[in-house]
Amino acid sequence: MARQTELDTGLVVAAHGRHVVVETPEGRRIQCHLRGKKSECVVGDRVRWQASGDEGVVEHVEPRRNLLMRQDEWKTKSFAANIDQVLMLVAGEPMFSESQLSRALIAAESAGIPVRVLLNKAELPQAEVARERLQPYRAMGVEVLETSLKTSPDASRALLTPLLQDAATLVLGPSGTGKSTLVNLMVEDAQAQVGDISQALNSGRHTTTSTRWYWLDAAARRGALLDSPGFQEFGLRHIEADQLPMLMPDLRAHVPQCRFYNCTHRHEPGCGVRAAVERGEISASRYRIYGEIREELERTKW
Ligand SMILES: Nc1nc2c(ncn2[C@@H]2O[C@H](COP(=O)(O)OP(=O)(O)OP(=O)(O)O)[C@@H](O)[C@H]2O)c(=O)[nH]1
Ligand SMILES: [Zn+2]
Repeated sequence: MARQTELDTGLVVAAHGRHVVVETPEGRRIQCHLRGKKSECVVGDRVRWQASGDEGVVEHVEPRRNLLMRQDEWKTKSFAANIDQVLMLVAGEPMFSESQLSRALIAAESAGIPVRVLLNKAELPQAEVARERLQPYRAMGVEVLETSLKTSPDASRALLTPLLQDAATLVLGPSGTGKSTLVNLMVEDAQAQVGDISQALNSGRHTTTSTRWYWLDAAARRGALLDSPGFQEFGLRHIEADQLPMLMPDLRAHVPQCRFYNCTHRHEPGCGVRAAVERGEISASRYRIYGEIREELERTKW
């Protein structure tokens, strides 16, 4: 293996199994293969690589600042590494799932990544119900922004630009909430940037199945949106059941009141969390979601 100092540096802007697209500091995009069976690359990774003909080989993945992932019974999926924030898109039409929102928040909390929630399609009457469902999240300190990306693009851009321009932001959200609309609004040459990735991979066929990196300002290579594919399941099997309450700020606030240090907050007497649910300080739906996830995490792992 070449000494690391002799290798080129690069940023992973797309990853498909053993194939990744690495962007050089000059902005060139090159298809690379991974060295060794064990190595794994995700979008956002900083790597050292070596040219090999028209392509390259990733020799080394730099240590990650963070990694956002989900893990269900059968597979582990990494969304991205080294990100500054998550922007979670939700809407009233289709109505977002509180369970999915909570899971994304828990995964991000466990990875140490801040999250902002964006309620899009705010002009629709259905947004009112979504707004109400988001109230417990606002109350526990989650910042919730509102946009109408399609009907008020200029106002949306003005709101989002200062929040996005200097950060690497991973966009999450269910299908149909406006992720593509967001990318097309904020990234001038989004189609060209996708084209570069497809060209580097010699095919367009994978490009919708994994996270993609878009520079907000491709010339300055400043600020990026990472568009992730929609997902059905958001498994949290990588999280320890005992840690779960500590990753839910509304529950965490009441844990010190529990009589038992190892309280599971389900049936123990003198539970501060359940008392808070009864007083209405923790929403019933959040407590139900906690129970569902906890049960999932305690089920035998295969
Ligand atoms: N009413 C309304 N519709 C919007 C708004 N933003 C986006 N849409 C529409 O919602 C639909 C879904 O938007 P997309 O941007 O394709 O959503 P997506 O999240 O990328 O969905 P997938 O491509 O399925 O993952 C499109 O028909 C958009 O035109 C909005 O602010 N208000
Ligand atoms: Zn308790």
